[in-house]
Amino acid sequence: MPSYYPAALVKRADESLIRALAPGVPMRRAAFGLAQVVLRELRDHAGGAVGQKVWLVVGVGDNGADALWAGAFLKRRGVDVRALLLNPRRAHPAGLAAFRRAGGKFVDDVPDAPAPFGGGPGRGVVVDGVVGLSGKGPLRGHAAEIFSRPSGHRVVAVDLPSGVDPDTGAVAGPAVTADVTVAMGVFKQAHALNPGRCGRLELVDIGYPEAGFGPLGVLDGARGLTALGQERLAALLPAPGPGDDKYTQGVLGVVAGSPTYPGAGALCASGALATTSGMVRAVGPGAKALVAVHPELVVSEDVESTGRVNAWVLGPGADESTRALLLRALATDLPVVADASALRLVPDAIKRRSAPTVVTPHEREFEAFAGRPVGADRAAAAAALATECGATVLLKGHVTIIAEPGGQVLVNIAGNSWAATAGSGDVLSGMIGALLASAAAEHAAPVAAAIHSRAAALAAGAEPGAPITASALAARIPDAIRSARASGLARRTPSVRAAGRTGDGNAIGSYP
Ligand SMILES: NC(=O)C1=CN([C@@H]2O[C@H](COP(=O)(O)OP(=O)(O)OC[C@H]3O[C@@H](n4cnc5c(N)ncnc54)[C@H](O)[C@@H]3O)[C@@H](O)[C@H]2O)[C@@H](O)CC1
Ligand SMILES: Nc1ncnc2c1ncn2[C@@H]1O[C@H](COP(=O)(O)OP(=O)(O)O)[C@@H](O)[C@H]1O
Repeated sequence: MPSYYPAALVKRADESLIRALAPGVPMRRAAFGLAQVVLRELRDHAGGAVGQKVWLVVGVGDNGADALWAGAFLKRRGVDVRALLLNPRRAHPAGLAAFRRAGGKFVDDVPDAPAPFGGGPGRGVVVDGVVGLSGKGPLRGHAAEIFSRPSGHRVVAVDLPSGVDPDTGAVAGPAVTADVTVAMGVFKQAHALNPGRCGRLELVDIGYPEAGFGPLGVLDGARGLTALGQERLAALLPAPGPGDDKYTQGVLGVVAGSPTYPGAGALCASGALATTSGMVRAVGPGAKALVAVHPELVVSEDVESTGRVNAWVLGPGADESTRALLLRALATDLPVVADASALRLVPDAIKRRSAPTVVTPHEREFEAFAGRPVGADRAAAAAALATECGATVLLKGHVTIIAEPGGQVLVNIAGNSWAATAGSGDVLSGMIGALLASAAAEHAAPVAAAIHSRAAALAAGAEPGAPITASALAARIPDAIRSARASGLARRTPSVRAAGRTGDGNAIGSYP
């Protein structure tokens, strides 16, 4: 089941939900959940709720209605709530009536907080109820003006930050940058694809059945974006058993590094070595330099003289002198990770392969390899290339997209940006290779991406963190694997239902 859904599907699911429950129930739950989050924001950032200010910026649809209903709840809790109706004549009639009944006031602007950066008195919450699931294009007019200036208030978005495309997360003009986004019912694709605009995610239970969507049907078998949950990640990480030796865990062959770029090869090897307790072979003109850095590597000259391998990593730091070697490895029927120079030197041979292949471009490499730019819809771009090439496409970035040739699309949300450093991609391709040679081959790319982000966070240290090198990231891979395995084990015995995102996109919300 996906973790993040496309808007059209959610709209249909919402309609089924309304039919299954009494009319108005999902929206009241949505509004109640939203109000709880706003109250928490006031307590945490304005020093309390009673008498504090909340401004609702209200559009014409159900998203604005959620804001108005929440405003009514908040008003009854003693909050000073004011609504700014972007189009007073078209505002949701029932929502408006509820807000009026509760004694809510109307305004035509949102004043800046007197102490924008200090919190405390004067700082309130602005609720973005401009548009949600039906949002198209950037913010316009007054809404654009309100949300384009830093007001100093906390911004809570209803369902989605307005101006952000619900399916692609793309922003083509003025858009809300939320501190918190309160997702209704299920997460939408933009929650995964644009975490920078969403801020912290909270999920409100609006009545979908907890264990899947069976009774509603609509979301069953749905396509969307999947995140590996903690438990799944832990279960997929390979570990040697009593019967294992260095060969049975998978042997990886690495064609990386060259006299021109020795460093990239060393980093790739460090990623591979830290991700498997089996064996890594270094092959080709760069191999001797790599063994000087990593004595664990087993070196050979070419593909033919290399002992058995179960998978190849090709490309980091490779130069023209490795072209023939790359082609020979690609001609085998073994799984291959093709990265960096391999994508540039031998693209056609990579595209022709029928054996399992993972390509790992960043955006510029994607453009050169695919012959077209990634564009605004990163997930669709990766999925289209995966189908075209019959390969797994791992499109790197803060949100890494992993598109499988069969159509499944996974996302890895880094959670921090410290991995944006030279050489960290080389470490990643080594990690994918090690897993591709192992029993975890089928899920090598998403598992490696998740561990890579975790290792970057560990290397950067406690908040607020500090810059890291790719070598430092590689050095924390064992800790990342250990902590992922440990938290997966802990999750098998959950004791409480959590409200809010758990970091793996599989959070459940609670409705008191
Ligand atoms: N129907 C229900 O029972 C539920 C609805 N929910 C809420 O309803 C929302 C969806 O509501 P709607 O489908 O009514 O639509 P929205 O409220 O998302 O959008 C309303 C209208 O705004 C206009 N619009 C689109 N883009 C715009 C832009 N950039 N600038 C200005 N106006 C724009 C369009 O005419 C659109 O139909 C969800 O996101 C969620 O917040 C939730 O409360 C869950 C339950
Ligand atoms: N802003 C970011 N936040 C988190 N991770 C990032 C960010 N930018 C890049 N990364 C990650 O860092 C790595 C960079 O890879 P790449 O661009 O190939 O670097 P190099 O070629 O120098 O090794 C990838 O794993 C990518 O997902």
